[in-house]
Amino acid sequence: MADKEVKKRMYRSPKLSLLETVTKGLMADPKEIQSRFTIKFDEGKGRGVYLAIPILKKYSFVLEYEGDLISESEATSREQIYAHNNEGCYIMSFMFKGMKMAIDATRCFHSYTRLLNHSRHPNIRFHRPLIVDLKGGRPRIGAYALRDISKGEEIVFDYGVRDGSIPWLRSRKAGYCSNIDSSSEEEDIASSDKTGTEASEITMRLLSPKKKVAVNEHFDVPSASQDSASQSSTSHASTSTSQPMTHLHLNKNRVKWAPLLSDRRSKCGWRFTRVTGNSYIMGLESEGCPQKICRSLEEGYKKKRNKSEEESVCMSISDESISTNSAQSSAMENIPSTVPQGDYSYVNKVLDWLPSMEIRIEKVQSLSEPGEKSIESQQQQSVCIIDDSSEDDNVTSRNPISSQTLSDMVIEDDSVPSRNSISSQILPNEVIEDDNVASRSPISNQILSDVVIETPTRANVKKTKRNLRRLQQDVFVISDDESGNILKPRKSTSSGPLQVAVVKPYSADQSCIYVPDSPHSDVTLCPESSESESIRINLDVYELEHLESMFQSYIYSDNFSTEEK
Ligand SMILES: C[S@@+](CC[C@H](N)C(=O)[O-])C[C@H]1O[C@@H](n2cnc3c(N)ncnc32)[C@H](O)[C@@H]1O
Repeated sequence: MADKEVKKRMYRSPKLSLLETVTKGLMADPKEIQSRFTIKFDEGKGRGVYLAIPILKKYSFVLEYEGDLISESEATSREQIYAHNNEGCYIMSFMFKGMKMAIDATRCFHSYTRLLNHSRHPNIRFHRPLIVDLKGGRPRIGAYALRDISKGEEIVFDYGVRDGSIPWLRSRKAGYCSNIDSSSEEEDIASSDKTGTEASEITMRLLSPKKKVAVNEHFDVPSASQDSASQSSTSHASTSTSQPMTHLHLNKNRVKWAPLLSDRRSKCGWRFTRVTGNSYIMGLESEGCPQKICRSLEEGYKKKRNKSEEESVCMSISDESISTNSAQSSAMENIPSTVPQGDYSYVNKVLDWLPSMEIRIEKVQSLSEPGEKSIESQQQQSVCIIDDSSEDDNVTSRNPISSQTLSDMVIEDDSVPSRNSISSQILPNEVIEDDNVASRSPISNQILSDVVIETPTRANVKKTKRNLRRLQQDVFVISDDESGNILKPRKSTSSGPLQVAVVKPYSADQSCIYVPDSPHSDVTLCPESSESESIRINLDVYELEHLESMFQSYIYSDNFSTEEK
């Protein structure tokens, strides 16, 4: 028996060694494997995986396609959901024991493999599915190098899709990775690799281009040049289309303004801003439309870094760039101000109304990936701690989170008259209108619903300030902003998540908090000396879980009374 074993080994064919290599690779430490690569961004292709070590030898294990193992029918239904959500689609289909199966990496944010781009001249190939763990029996797919790959080269594979309706696939140039020599070696491997699948058996599911969104008559139809410019920034599986798009490249810009191509008369744009260590806010803004607040959509959800890799995005969309015909307005009315976690349907509804525009929300995934840590730290640097050293109260600890300068929103309000009492005069959901739109910076046009700018009295200011500081101190105590984990309240009595905005004017001694869905949501704090009718604020929005009771204890307590005493 032992002799036989030795004999077998002696006559091992290359294909067996490849099988072994891949199996070994699948069992290796994924972190160590991943450290050989880096993520870079390309204008045309989006993110891609590049070799970070000097060389990766031919036949070496490359990466595993990690994700949820699902059936083909599940893949199809997920694909539809992803298309609907504009999430992108990172599903790889393959045959296993005569069955079509798939691995879905769409939400496997830590994975580099999902970011591998396509080339008709690949330097890696995925091996056929292997069962590595005999107990679990789950087929796994790993890639190996088709040739020696040098540092800096992009790692690409053939998606196995030949779909003429996908523009970049159609273009030979786009599918070609110029630093890869299409030598006959590749063919050699293909023919010698009898253990590997045919390219057609392992394929990426690429969403077809979305159908054209009706262009609103109020907006200009984009020109061809704009169209192609927008296409050049394609970076997501779901979004190759002939339509103009606005793309969120979080790994390039923390906050970005882009003209809505369909709406050249207005300077519209989106911003995507870090809110806390684990939530983000995206806003759509427009400068050319009448300033109106109907609703804002806010969606926040947390990401637990160490456990399941949940998406994390806080989305806020103001409807300023939506023209207001009556059907849309009434539909808007039906949109709740707070969208259930993970429910994109409302967001998509709003996006549908944005004429001829698609928004791809590259959520926190791009920030959570190790290759993009620099962005995260860049964002950290932009944290602005309120310096309230001028204050009497001895505040020793500050909450960096609650002091963070986030969306840089400026609300200038020339129309709201001075008021004496916050509670008596502010109507919930009050709309601030300002006709003087042209003179504003784009930033200044964004107004979140329910935010009311108030000019409180001195007494009020003092009380509110004191309470705010207490609040901030408490938030500081309960927060864990360093690690980026969700804020953990000490008191946990409330059921659902609570979204809290901390609104801070630019100057150090101005702050206010904003708690949606609270009758006292318009708690503002203005400079004591200020009778100014115009106020500039930054708006920070947090989703804090289970903090309601804590906030309420401040807001509804005597201390936090908004009545002047
Ligand atoms: C699996 S993802 C790859 C990662 C992607 N670049 C990203 O940033 O998320 C597939 C998508 O990447 C883009 N892509 C991949 N290969 C490409 C290529 N050769 N040329 C242009 N775009 C490409 C397409 O948008 C495709 O839908």
